[in-house]
Amino acid sequence: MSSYPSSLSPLTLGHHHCTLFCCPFFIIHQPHHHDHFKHLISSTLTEEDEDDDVEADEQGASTKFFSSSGFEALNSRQKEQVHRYIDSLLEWNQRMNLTAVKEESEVMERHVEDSLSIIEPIRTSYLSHCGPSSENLNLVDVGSGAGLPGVILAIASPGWKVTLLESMNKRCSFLEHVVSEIGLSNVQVKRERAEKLGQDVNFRESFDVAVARAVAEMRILAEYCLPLVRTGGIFVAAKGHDPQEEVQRAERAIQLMGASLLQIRCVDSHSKHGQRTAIICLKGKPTSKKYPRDPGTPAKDPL
Ligand SMILES: C[S@@+](CC[C@H](N)C(=O)[O-])C[C@H]1O[C@@H](n2cnc3c(N)ncnc32)[C@H](O)[C@@H]1O
Repeated sequence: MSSYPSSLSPLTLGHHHCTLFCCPFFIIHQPHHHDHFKHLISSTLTEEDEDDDVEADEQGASTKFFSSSGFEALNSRQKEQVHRYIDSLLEWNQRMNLTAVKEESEVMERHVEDSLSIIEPIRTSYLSHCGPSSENLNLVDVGSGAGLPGVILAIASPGWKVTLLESMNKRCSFLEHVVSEIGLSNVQVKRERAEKLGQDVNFRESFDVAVARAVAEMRILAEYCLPLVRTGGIFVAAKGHDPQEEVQRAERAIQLMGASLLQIRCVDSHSKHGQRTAIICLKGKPTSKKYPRDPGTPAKDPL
């Protein structure tokens, strides 16, 4: 099990007064109105606590339980695909800079488990807020780099249609190679900047879900990702263990995109790097045509 703070740590999110406790298994009681943070509470789940869950449900709160499944939960074909992905990544990494990680075990821990850990938050948030099924999601991975988390999500969720959006030519060459090498028919690679794709009528507001990992801070990510998400869809940013200040700074940018901050979920990556968070935003209305701004502007002048 990865390392967790020994005591539960409350987070405060600006005027919303969000109380959220980080723990490996947690429940979130969330009311069905927009002032979520007043009531966002999570706590360690034990068998004895289950009665309390039922009680909370009866009081009208939605209750979610989450634990990540990780590599071991994949079937043998998927495991084989992950191994082939890692082999290709390490081979191409000798010729181009794809990752600082050099060992297979480290790629597995640092990248694969981390990517797998956001699947459950995506599924449960989508089911609670966006649609009746999370089986056939149309998802974009913004700034996919070496295919993280997008390739791993596409392997683990073959019903999802995954677009890997990456601006660097060389990385796209690797992505195209690895997608064909693994035989992933549910993936397309798009070489483009997020700012441009967000203004392209063929892609703007066309995705159920946007995800991003290790691309930029939340203020910038909101402008890259949310214009691509359909009204009623979600944006999920994979972050480290302590994102609350960054998220607080990004609240305005998220709102300008027509979205709101739904949850900060602690996820238990099976990696030794420990507890991670999934920042989940729900898009409530279309994004103003002003956004995203010209390529480079979101990073130079974050909202
Ligand atoms: C540090 S890498 C992270 C890659 C991957 N998501 C991961 O978790 O390992 C960031 C990637 O985002 C891409 N990127 C940065 N800004 C972008 C933009 N505006 N549009 C598209 N891709 C972008 C970069 O080219 C780079 O490959």
